Amino acid sequence: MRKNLKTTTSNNRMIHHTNVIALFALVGMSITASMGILGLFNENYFLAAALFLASIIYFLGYFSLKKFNNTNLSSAIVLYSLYLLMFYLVFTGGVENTGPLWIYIVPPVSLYIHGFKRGLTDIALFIIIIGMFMFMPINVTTYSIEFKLRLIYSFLTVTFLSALYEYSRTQSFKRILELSNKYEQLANYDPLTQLSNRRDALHILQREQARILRNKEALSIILCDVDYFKKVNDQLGHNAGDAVLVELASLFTRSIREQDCVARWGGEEFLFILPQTSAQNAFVFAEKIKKQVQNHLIRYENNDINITVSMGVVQLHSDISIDEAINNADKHLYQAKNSGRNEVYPKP
Ligand SMILES: Nc1nc2c(ncn2[C@@H]2O[C@H](COP(=O)(O)OP(=O)(O)OP(=O)(O)O)[C@@H](O)[C@H]2O)c(=O)[nH]1
Repeated sequence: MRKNLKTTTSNNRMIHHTNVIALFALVGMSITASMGILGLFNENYFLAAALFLASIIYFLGYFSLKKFNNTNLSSAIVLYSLYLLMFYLVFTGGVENTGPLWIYIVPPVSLYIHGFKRGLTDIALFIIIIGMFMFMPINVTTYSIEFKLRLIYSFLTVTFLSALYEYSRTQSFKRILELSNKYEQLANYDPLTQLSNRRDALHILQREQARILRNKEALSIILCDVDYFKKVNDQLGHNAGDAVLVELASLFTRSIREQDCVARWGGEEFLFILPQTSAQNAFVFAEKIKKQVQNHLIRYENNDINITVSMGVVQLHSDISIDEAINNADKHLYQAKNSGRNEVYPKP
């Protein structure tokens, strides 16, 4: 089993999220800058200054994302500057009291950035403060009662629809993540032992071989085959054979280091991939595994099953291909079988 198993789906999601925040910042920056220029033409200098300030803040949000790759900081800059700008527009009325029309941007952006629960909490706080701004005598502009009520009703409707959309988006994403994990599991893992299958092991080997070429590190493989496995099946049944494979997989997984991998190579054959390990050290490791298996009694339905394994060791080099290395390991395994089994070859 590859111990450092990671799914790429959540990484892709993170990249997508970062791109959307960058887009929010860019759109916010462009719109506030354009509205600021319009404000200058209309000689509404105070509004223009506020919009240019907001545009600079959005730029800072975008810049901090690109420079420091800190999505949380940029999200906070984008979101809280949006809230401040909205408070300002509702408080002052913007151009001829049209400022409040912009508050519909708040629900989708809040829900996207903070998710369903926190997004809704933020929006609730936002609407309470906006309500206070509009209904209390501190307001510097005047809106009719009908306008204020309809603004709040329509804002709540947009919030409800955005929350519904965000909820179904999150649910769909969870479902896709589950399916993607399931298919990854099916494509790369052996269903019986939960170890990497041959296909995944080959990918790992290719990646590790590329690394040894780059870093000039040692990399060894061990091909391990259960001795007289047919007897287990014949005498105790196929389920007993399966139980032996599962138990061995668990023993192997417990014995390897974090960076190692053990895969089910085929029927009763396992492949160990051992980065930063010379042939000599791989031999020592194989001997250790061999003894562990030999001393390990596998219990299956009141039967104690005694198992041994034979192993062939090979160190990979830049001048041999993966196929050649596996063929060589197979030859060594054959020697181990021929010399009576429960052996590791080649002897150092
Ligand atoms: N229970 C079970 N048996 C399997 C599985 N895959 C392969 N086998 C069996 O493994 C046995 C392998 O037998 P052989 O190739 O003759 O090897 P062996 O009996 O281990 O003998 P040596 O390898 O020469 O020591 C066959 O009986 C296969 O049916 C599996 O997933 N589950």
